[in-house]
Amino acid sequence: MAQPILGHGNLQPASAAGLASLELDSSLDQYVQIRIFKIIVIGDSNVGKTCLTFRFCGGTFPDKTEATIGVDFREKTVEIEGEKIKVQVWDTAGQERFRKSMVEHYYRNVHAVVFVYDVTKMTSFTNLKMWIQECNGHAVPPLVPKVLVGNKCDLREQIQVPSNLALKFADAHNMLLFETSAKDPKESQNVESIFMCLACRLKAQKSLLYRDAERQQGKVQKLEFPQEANSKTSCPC
Ligand SMILES: Nc1nc2c(ncn2[C@@H]2O[C@H](COP(=O)(O)OP(=O)(O)OP(=O)(O)O)[C@@H](O)[C@H]2O)c(=O)[nH]1
Repeated sequence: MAQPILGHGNLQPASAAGLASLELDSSLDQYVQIRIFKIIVIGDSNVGKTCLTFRFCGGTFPDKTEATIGVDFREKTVEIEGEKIKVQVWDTAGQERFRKSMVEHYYRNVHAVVFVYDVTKMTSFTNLKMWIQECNGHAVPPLVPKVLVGNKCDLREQIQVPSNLALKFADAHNMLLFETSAKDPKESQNVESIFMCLACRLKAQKSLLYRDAERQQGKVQKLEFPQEANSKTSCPC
């Protein structure tokens, strides 16, 4: 059912019916043992959210983009430690008028959040506080991993947001910082790392939760902790 609205790097229109079928499809997928991680990408308009998600899911930089209306879905199936996982990326609208009716859907059952700013535009960095507030206002659990991404690093001469300032901000909010470029093909590995890092963390976290739930049901006698939920050992970053 998700096929009409999900695509590998394709821009697809979203509708309330489409969102409902996506949520239904997510639960059906559990029966075929493919886990889906919903990752939302948030930030000011024009910071490059669409281009970053395109780079990760499709491996290319789009020639031309238009302002996202509502949300565009992209997905990529990745393999982590032998398990196939669907990373479902929600490319959200940065413009208030194109996002207001969708905000509740963005945050519902979200597994991870990517906050994006443009390294050449200081206001996109200062506005991060507002985006974090919005996220917190939707009762996103503290365990949901969040990362900070400074995009457009290829525009070296125009950088306005120094790395040390961004790092301080990321530390203060308990996030990892990635500085990258959706445009520069040499950075594609770095873009991949953003999403893979989150997927690895989620896999580690959810394995623990799963085992914990099984233990409570008496299915597992002994709870083992081979690695911490936030362990970096299985994380490509
Ligand atoms: N130089 C450079 N330009 C970029 C990069 N990423 C995106 N852009 C350009 O920035 C503009 C906006 O990119 P989008 O990906 O559409 O921005 P967005 O954040 O999705 O915008 P909204 O949909 O309005 O929220 C486009 O002209 C892109 O070509 C980058 O890494 N480097």
